[in-house]
Amino acid sequence: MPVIEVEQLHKRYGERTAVADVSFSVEEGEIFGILGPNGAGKTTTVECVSGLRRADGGRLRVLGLDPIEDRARVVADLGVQLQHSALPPNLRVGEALRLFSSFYEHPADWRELLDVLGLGPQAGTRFGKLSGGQQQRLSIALALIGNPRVAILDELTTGLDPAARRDTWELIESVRARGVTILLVTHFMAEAERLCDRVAVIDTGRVVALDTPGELTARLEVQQRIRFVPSAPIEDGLLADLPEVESVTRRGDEVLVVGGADALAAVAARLARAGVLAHRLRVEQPSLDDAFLAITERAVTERAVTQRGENR
Ligand SMILES: Nc1ncnc2c1ncn2[C@@H]1O[C@H](COP(=O)(O)OP(=O)(O)OP(=O)(O)O)[C@@H](O)[C@H]1O
Repeated sequence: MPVIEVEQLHKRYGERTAVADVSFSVEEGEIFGILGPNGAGKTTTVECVSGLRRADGGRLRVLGLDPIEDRARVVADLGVQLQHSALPPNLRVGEALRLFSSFYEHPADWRELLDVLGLGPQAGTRFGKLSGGQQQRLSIALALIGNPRVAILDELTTGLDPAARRDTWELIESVRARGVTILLVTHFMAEAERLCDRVAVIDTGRVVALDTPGELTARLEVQQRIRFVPSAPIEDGLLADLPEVESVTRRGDEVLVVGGADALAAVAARLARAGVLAHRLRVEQPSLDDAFLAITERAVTERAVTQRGENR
């Protein structure tokens, strides 16, 4: 049974549709990412999943339970870290964790959690005196204090410097290693590529792609770009007539070959047969960034075409 099930979720704020039609499911032990441009409906989606907002349509289940109707049972197993967690500035770190742990029947050991999160020395520090990164870590600690089976993390590393971001990623991996299923909203492709087993790309309230980060990039029509300096002069035609190659251009000594996913193997084989070495070889592969842009741009174009059709 999936741990989180979202079927045709729909949510409006007055006249504005924030989530038009979102469906996905998250399996036990997965880190599932939700990616999308600003205002796509990501936060609204996870707020509905966590029972903080009532959906206007669709079906939601967390561990088989309705997040609103079965709220008391759901919160016992669900940890939520939201984008703007605010605590009273005078509350000390240790006090906050002790207070939050009292809400749960089987809380985690908050002192151990502080150490794991590198906040041990800050136990006596007031919330208002913590740095942005420390506040973020505290909000993660609060999401994990109830020993949840499922954690929802919204914009986990926004505002963190690269080193703190990497530390947080390691922390999330260790949380998952303990068997916690994680739903993660993120703006960072590198974060999704590093952490997520699968990713749903949401755009204007709809899922426009759902796959592993690797498959999302592999499906892309973005081409491989291969650059090298040949050890001996070669004719453009040597590579240009390969079916995998689209174009061959030169800048000074350097040759740039653009082609499909199999271009590198074909170029390497042809050069080897000609007895030519490829010096300073570089291959630019499409990244999840490229995939994200291609997917969301495609969604915008398709919507414009549909709307034009509807307006006729
Ligand atoms: N409380 C609210 N009242 C009215 N409209 C809202 C409210 N919260 C969000 N919206 C609107 O709903 C849409 C979806 O917002 P949401 O915050 O879910 O998107 P998001 O993908 O999380 O965006 P971001 O990446 O900027 O956080 C946006 O157009 C937003 O302006």
